[in-house]
Amino acid sequence: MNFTKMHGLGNDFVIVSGEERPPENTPDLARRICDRHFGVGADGLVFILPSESGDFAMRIINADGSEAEQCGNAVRCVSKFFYERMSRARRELRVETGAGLQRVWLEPDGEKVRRVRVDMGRPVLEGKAVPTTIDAESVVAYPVEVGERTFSFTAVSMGNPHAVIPVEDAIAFPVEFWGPKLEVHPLFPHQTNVEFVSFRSRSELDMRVWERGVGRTMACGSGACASAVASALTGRTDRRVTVHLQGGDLEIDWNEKDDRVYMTGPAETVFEGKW
Ligand SMILES: N[C@@H](CCC[C@H](N)C(=O)O)C(=O)O
Repeated sequence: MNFTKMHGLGNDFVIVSGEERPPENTPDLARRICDRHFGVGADGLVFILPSESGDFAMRIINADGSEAEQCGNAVRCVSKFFYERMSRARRELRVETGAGLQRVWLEPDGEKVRRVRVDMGRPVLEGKAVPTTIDAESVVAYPVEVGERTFSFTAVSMGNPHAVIPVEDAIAFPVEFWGPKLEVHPLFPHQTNVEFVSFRSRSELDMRVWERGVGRTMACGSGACASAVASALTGRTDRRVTVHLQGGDLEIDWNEKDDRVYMTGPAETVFEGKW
């Protein structure tokens, strides 16, 4: 199986194209290929597949073999791959994902795409829809108890679930200690991605992430969008922000007119291989 290793701000993927559908043993394949000691090493295995409604479809399998509905960083990577390797016909694409049809705008520099803008859709705030076990129109600054600590979280779905938690200093926060406990907390029936955020100003925030089905990663595109929405909802930031992640920055715009969240950031190819 030929593959391409790509990343968006250090959130790295093994990208496979040319198949009609993912193979039968996909969860096991994802676990083996993503293993950083015995495999290629990646946060996820991503398939570029044929689509009837879009230019192509994307499916993302987390490193633990579970499938996710959405992955902002992978959407930027597969869009770059499609333009550079499959068709240069258009700079605006439609990508079918588990979160629906996503519009993508490519910013090529000569033959290479450096930056990609993605329409990440409207955030879902309704408690049961995120999903959480909380029956409320929105779950904003809600308490969650873990061990001896109570955090305040805002639940946002960007197609996949996120719990955004403001902390004193996101960069110094012990993500590996609290992240796994929150990921599987009974408040989240499909588990959750967890974002810890702190604020530099009304237009800049730091975010560290514990991803569902993966663990600590260097960046999370959907998590950056969820963090921007939660921070605006709680009055900490404006709707247009720069999110500083461990692997670099994303520009997020929660558009007032259409209620959609637009994410802009880089995508990079690392190497080609055969599994
Ligand atoms: N890194 C991603 C999100 C990948 C999926 C996530 N682990 C989940 O299970 O929802 C991003 O960039 O959005």
